[in-house]
Amino acid sequence: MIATLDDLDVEGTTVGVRVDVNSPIDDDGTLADDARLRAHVDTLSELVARGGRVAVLAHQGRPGGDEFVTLEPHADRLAELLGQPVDYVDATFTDAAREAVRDLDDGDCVVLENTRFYSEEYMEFDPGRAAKTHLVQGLEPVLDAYVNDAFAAAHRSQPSLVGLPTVLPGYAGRVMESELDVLGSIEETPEPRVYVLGGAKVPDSIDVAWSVLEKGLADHVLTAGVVGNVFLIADGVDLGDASSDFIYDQGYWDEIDRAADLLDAYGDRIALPRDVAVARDGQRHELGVNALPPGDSEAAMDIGSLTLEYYERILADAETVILNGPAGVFEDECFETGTRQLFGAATDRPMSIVGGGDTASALRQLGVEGFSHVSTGGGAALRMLTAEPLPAVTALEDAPEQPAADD
Ligand SMILES: Nc1ncnc2c1ncn2[C@@H]1O[C@H](COP(=O)(O)OP(=O)(O)OP(=O)(O)O)[C@@H](O)[C@H]1O
Ligand SMILES: O=C(O)[C@H](O)COP(=O)(O)O
Repeated sequence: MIATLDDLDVEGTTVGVRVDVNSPIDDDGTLADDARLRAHVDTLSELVARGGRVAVLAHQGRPGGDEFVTLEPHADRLAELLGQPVDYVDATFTDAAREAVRDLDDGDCVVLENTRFYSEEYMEFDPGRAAKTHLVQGLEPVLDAYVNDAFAAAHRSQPSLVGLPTVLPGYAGRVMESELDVLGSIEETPEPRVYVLGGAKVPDSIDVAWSVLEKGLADHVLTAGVVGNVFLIADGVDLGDASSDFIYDQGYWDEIDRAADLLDAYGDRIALPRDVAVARDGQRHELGVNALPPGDSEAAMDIGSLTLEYYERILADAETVILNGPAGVFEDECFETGTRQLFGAATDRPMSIVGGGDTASALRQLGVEGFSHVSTGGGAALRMLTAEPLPAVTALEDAPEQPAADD
């Protein structure tokens, strides 16, 4: 059982709130998209309105990457979204950070520095070990409680996600609560249940396919995007040099064998594209699987209309549809059709659930709306959709309780 904000005595309490505001960053260092910040406004505004002293913890990017930047722009944007000053301190758990947290009054909010500026926060630990890290040891003395609203990072076993709730009373924020409500009860969603696996993270998608087919969660798995291309090759289709080279360059060649094993085991429940779209003379050109391979430089960039018709027929009987990863290179308008139409068809079903950061932004860009639930998480949502536990959620379940006011 996880405690929520309803169980937290907020007034005058100093709360460390872990959010996931990991966002795309423009070349000039500004935020390119604030969707993830907006998602946390309910939790943060509730905590400040109830008189909490709020210290926000978050990561941004990965060490060495272009998006590995400070959280100052995030703090500025949060101030606008919350309609109140939000301080930023360029420290996470040192004296400067502790002082900033101790200086908070009721209703104040401060954003601490990118947790991943410290190497410990980019490692995976069991909760007991994570509790001994500098980040947790440094912050614990100045915090009374911990709120985890970072569902999108809940598949990571890092100190700010699993260590803090080991030493502090832990609560789910509103984002975490609503994600767990929907994604945590995947087994209870109505059947037939169809999983649509597209996008470019082939190993993750194959893991999901194995898991949901093995557990009997999926009546059908529809493949699209690079995932669909790998399955086509596994099925003996010659997709041509351009697509094969792409898959090889991504390091996914071994996935073809795994896809072939899956087809052997569960081929009757896995649907493969019947045609693909390539670029020919600068235009979208569709080729049936029998007409493959395409020209040397022509890569399969989207599913074609025969596939869409076939997949829409399967979707028409689905009670629950779970989608992850775009059906094609939606960033190019020649190849957005598959994603627009397939995801659009899913919105007609009684329950439609979408996971994946790129997928969510594809849908925003294409104006496809009407899903039962669009998750803030990519990898975390995928893991939940296979009914696997998330370390940060388990840590919240095991967190100590808040002492009574007179203790
Ligand atoms: N046929 C294709 N060939 C090449 N790239 C493709 C193809 N189909 C989809 N993609 C690419 O897949 C990318 C998105 O895949 P990804 O698996 O990262 O999505 P996601 O799961 O929503 O994101 P995340 O897990 O990062 O939140 C897009 O950039 C899109 O262009
Ligand atoms: O964007 C995400 O999926 C989360 O913020 C987790 O980021 P990570 O994959 O770098 O751990």
